[in-house]
Formats: sequence, C-alpha cells, structure tokens
Amino acid sequence: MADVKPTAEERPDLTIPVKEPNPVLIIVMGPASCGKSTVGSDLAESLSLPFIDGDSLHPASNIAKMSAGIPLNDDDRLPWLALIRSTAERKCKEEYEKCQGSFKTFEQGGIGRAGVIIACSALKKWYRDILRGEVEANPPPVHDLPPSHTVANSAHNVHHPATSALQTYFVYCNGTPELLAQRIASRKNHFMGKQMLDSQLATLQDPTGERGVLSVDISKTPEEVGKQATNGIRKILGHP
Ligand SMILES: Nc1ncnc2c1ncn2[C@@H]1O[C@H](COP(=O)(O)OP(=O)(O)O)[C@@H](O)[C@H]1O
Ligand SMILES: O=C(O)[C@H](O)[C@@H](O)[C@H](O)[C@H](O)COP(=O)(O)O
Repeated sequence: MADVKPTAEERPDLTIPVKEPNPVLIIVMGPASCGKSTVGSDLAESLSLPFIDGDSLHPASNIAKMSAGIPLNDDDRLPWLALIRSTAERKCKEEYEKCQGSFKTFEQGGIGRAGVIIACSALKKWYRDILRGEVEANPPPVHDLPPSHTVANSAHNVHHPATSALQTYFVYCNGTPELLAQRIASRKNHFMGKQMLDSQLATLQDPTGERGVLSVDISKTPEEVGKQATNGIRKILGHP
C-alpha cells in the first residue's frame, strides 16, 4: 500500500520538527469540584503555559444535560474528549509557531518546549487513552478497555495509526468523597449540581499508578497543591 502521509491539517502535531523536545499536554483531572480549574490555572502560571478549561469545549447539549442533573454517558463524552485532544494539538502547534521554537527554559519559568494545560474530568482509563492520542474516540469501542490495554507501560499499547508527538501527562486531584462533597456544596453558580458527585465518583477509575500520572493531595491549601503539581511536572519533564 502507498505510504500516504497525513496533511498538516489532519495531524498538526506531526509538523513539529522531531529534533525539538516533544510538546506536552497536561490534563488536570478528577471528579467535579476536585480543584481542576484552580490547580490548572496555577500550574499554567508557574510553567508559563496556556490553560484551557475543558468545560468550554462541551457542546451546548452536554451542558444542558448536566445542568438538568443528568450525568453524561460515553456517547456524550467521546466527541468532547476527541475535541480536547485535537485542541491541544492545535494549540501546541500555535505555541510552537509563536515562539519560533525558543521556549522559556526551566530556569526562566518555562518548560523548554511547547505545551498546554487542560482541565478535564477524564474519569475512565479509556477516556485517558483517548486524551493520550492512543485510542480513536470514534467509533466507540464496545467495552471500556480493549484487552491489549490491560498491560500498563507497554510500548505495544499504542493503537493510534500515527502516534502523536504530543506527550500526555495527568495531574490527578486526589481527595476523599467527603472533602469533594464539601467543595461541591460550597461552589456557587456552577452548572454541575452537588447531586452529580455520586455518579462522578461511581464512574471514576482511579488513575493512581497509571503511566504519566502525578497525584496531588487536594486537602492542602491551593498554594500547596499548586506547588505539588508544579514541582512534580517539572521533575517528570526532566528538571533536575
Ligand atoms: N486546595 C483547595 N482548598 C480549598 N478550596 C479549594 C481548593 N481547591 C479548590 N478549592 C475550591 O473548591 C471549589 C472547586 O474547585 P474548582 O477548581 O472549581 O474544581 P473543578 O474545576 O474540579 O470543578 C471552588 O470553590 C474552589 O475555590
Ligand atoms: O467541575 C465539574 O463539575 C466538572 O469538571 C464538570 O464541569 C465537567 O464538565 C464534567 O465533569 C464533564 O463531564 P464528566 O465529568 O461527566 O465527563
């Protein structure tokens, strides 16, 4: 079969020269009110990266559903997850072009490469694999986890025909159900009512121990949680 290369439009991430350090997508994840927006904004500032709240990428139908107290299902989430991934790829390419490849170093308060931070609940392992660019969101698999995805940390896990240059990491905002219940109850003017927390927790597949996942303890102050996230990500990305 002829070797047909994807166009820049189809796979914008692939147009970043390979000699550059890979761009990164950092997903700040966890159930409703765990602190994704708070940690994500803080991290973005500390690492000089753009921040996008995944809520801004939902179609109106998803927002309407959640506002009515109905949890999203896989069919609702898949196009949203795919959009988050493609938005990250596009954003990193824009960042690359904007900076002409010269990014702030760790010492200058950057990460020395293109990157973007996105807040997204990413509740299931399967969703996280979509965000990693390893699994197609469409058509949806029948089961949450294809059998070959049960082996963690294996290079053979990669399903996507053209694995993206965009490396993906997760910051998991980890807290007890009791603390989450307090936080969601204290949150004002949000479309996600407190009655939605139970379904979020029931759907959550704990990412602890999964590759590329950094956990932060949300019982600490916002400043401390931000510091845990920033230091952890810097270390993962090679800051001595
Ligand atoms: N470390 C923290 N300590 C105390 N309150 C926090 C902390 N992080 C976030 N909050 C508060 O908890 C609520 C939920 O945080 P938010 O960042 O909106 O979560 P999410 O984006 O996951 O829904 C907000 O009212 C926020 O101000
Ligand atoms: O903070 C929140 O309340 C959640 O982040 C919410 O804003 C988010 O959009 C939904 O969680 C997405 O849907 P699922 O979490 O059901 O996938």
